[in-house]
Amino acid sequence: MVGRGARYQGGRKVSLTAVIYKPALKQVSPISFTGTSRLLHVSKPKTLKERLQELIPEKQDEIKRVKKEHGAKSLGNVTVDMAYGGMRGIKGLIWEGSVLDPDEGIEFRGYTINECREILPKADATGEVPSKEQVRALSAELAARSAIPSFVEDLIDRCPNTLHPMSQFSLAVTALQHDSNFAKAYQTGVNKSEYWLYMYEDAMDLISKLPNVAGRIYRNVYKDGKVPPIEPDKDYSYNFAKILGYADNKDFVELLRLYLTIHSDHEGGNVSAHTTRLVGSALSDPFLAFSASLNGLAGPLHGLANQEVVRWIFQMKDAIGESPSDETVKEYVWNTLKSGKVVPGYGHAVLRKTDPRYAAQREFALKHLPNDPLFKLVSQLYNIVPGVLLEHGKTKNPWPNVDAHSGILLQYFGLVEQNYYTVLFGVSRSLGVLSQLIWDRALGFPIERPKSYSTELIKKMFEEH
Ligand SMILES: CC(=O)SCCNC(=O)CCNC(=O)[C@H](O)C(C)(C)COP(=O)(O)OP(=O)(O)OC[C@H]1O[C@@H](n2cnc3c(N)ncnc32)[C@H](O)[C@@H]1OP(=O)(O)O
Ligand SMILES: O=C([O-])CC(=O)C(=O)O
Repeated sequence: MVGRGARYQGGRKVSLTAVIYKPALKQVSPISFTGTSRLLHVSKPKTLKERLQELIPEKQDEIKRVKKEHGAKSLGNVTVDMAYGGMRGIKGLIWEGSVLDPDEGIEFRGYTINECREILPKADATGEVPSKEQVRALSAELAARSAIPSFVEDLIDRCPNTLHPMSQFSLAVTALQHDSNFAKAYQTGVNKSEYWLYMYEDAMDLISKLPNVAGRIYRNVYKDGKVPPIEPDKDYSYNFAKILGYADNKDFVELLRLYLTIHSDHEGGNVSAHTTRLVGSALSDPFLAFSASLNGLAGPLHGLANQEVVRWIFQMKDAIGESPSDETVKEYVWNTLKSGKVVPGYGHAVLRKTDPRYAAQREFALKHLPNDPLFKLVSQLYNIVPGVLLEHGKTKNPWPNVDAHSGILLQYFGLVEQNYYTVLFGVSRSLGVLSQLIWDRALGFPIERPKSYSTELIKKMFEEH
């Protein structure tokens, strides 16, 4: 299991994450780290790109050493069940930005959600804690890159309102590929050691443009089609809230900040992250890789579950009322299971406890909307669903995941269009998966190509001798 304890091996720190010694972080800012030493100098803060430029050779060396010393060691067996079972449990990916512990949940660069809240002005892509000044500079850069080409605006405007917002989103991200620096550089024969520089530019462009893309879809489908301008001196979340039409509500902006943070990354094996990695490994540019990722996020067992949760709760409310007894709710949950459907928002491929992202949202709800009827229903479900799923006996994790909570918070603030919710998830997910995609090219990760077998071959291997 890769967990918090795994950061240390034989008393030695083994990762960049571990190199960041937590108590020091609270004492000095801005901080510069170099290699395995910490806190080397306090100086004019470096830009994200400059810092990456310094870190990449160190990481390349670190990986070279790790491969040399441990390359032949096994990370575990692969069984026939695993091959048939969606590769669950196979440890076959490296993902630097976050690691998911089945019990503790997600850690971003070694920090739990609560720890991140304590120490971060905002997380960035390097594994280091940026200073407020660095965050301000990054916000300004994102705002400066945020305009989208007019043909992409037209493309979005021409979509029928009946086309699901996620399909519009993926379409628009694919179209942004028109201006890919990486694709152009590849055509001109750039050296592979420089790939990451172009990936960086594309990733920054794409992340910057997403509020305008996603916001335009929202304004077209649900509002008057007018898209308010981005404010260059404001941060990403504020600007996104503004485009959506909710910037006047500071609690909503706070919610969006929380939302965009907790949905950003969930290690490498989930569908949206792995798709970005897989497609990018063919040297497809970030726009192509991320639009593919969005298509995976749009599936109801993955990101679309946030939409499904709200739909399911409304159906339940219609069927059994707004203040049902525990017994009636229990019966409703059983009926869902008996009709061969999943209870959306519950279960997880890796987690085995309540998702800390659920807990963070619950905390927000307790502070801002403790008496909201939908929040009360969600809390009631939290008390009932795990017991039913346990009794049902199939689900390996009966506890709620991130999607069980996000929708009803948005409902409370008036963002009631549930078909849009996965778009918010997608904007956030870009931060994690595109950061990793830059690292993928910087570290020279190869094209992904696992081996497959047929059932015939499995039988031959295990039955015929
Ligand atoms: C951001 C995210 O992507 S978080 C996940 C969002 N998705 C959902 O909330 C949808 C509901 N949950 C699920 O469908 C699943 O729990 C998943 C897709 C998240 C994980 O799937 P798995 O790793 O295959 O889960 P698990 O190993 O526990 O599945 C075993 C069985 O329990 C079932 N099961 C799992 N979760 C649930 C659930 N919430 N309701 C009913 N049945 C469930 C599976 O469908 C499977 O049934 P099967 O043997 O008939 O195929
Ligand atoms: O980790 C997973 O498989 C799904 C998930 O919660 C996420 O991607 O956020």
